[in-house]
Amino acid sequence: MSTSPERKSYHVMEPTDRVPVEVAVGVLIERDAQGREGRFLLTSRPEGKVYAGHWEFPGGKLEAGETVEQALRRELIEELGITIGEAHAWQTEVMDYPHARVRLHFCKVYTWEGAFEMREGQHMAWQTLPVDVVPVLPGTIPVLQWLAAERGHPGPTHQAPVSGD
Ligand SMILES: Nc1nc2c([nH]c(=O)n2[C@H]2C[C@H](O)[C@@H](COP(=O)(O)OP(=O)(O)OP(=O)(O)O)O2)c(=O)[nH]1
Repeated sequence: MSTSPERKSYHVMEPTDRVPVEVAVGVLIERDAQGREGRFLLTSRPEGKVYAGHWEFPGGKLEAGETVEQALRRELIEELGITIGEAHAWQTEVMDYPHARVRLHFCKVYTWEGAFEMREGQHMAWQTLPVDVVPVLPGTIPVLQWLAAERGHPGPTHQAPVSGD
């Protein structure tokens, strides 16, 4: 009697099989009169969301039919009460979290109108490198590293999370 190797008919789910959720993210940056980039804005994730309390760049998921710039403009009105000027496409990064795979579209923003209002009960902090807010969201770390490379900032970009974060 011949024995055939057991055929595997199931498919093992790999992280890369997950379709990424598209996310628009704004890196709001102050510039001086010479156009040099200075402080940038971080906001904390509100209660009730995954990674609540972690610091990130403001933004959110694209809705059906939206471009990155449209989504970013809508999200920043909804979350911060400001209307942004031009969004300059900068970097894209895919992150795999237990809760989702996301494709982050980071845009630099230099102009906005309106007074900041934390409409989701979050907090905001204008930062330079190294940032002094803790903990930062994992997806924020590459952005800090890109900023450090652009600015020639040596050394750490952020503080390690306190254990338990
Ligand atoms: N806003 C933002 N999200 C980020 C960053 N880095 C990063 O990994 N993410 C992830 C966290 C979330 O999984 C996803 C954004 O989703 P979200 O829950 O904040 O989006 P949203 O405001 O549209 O929320 P909702 O409709 O689900 O309430 O992207 C970042 O710098 N900013």
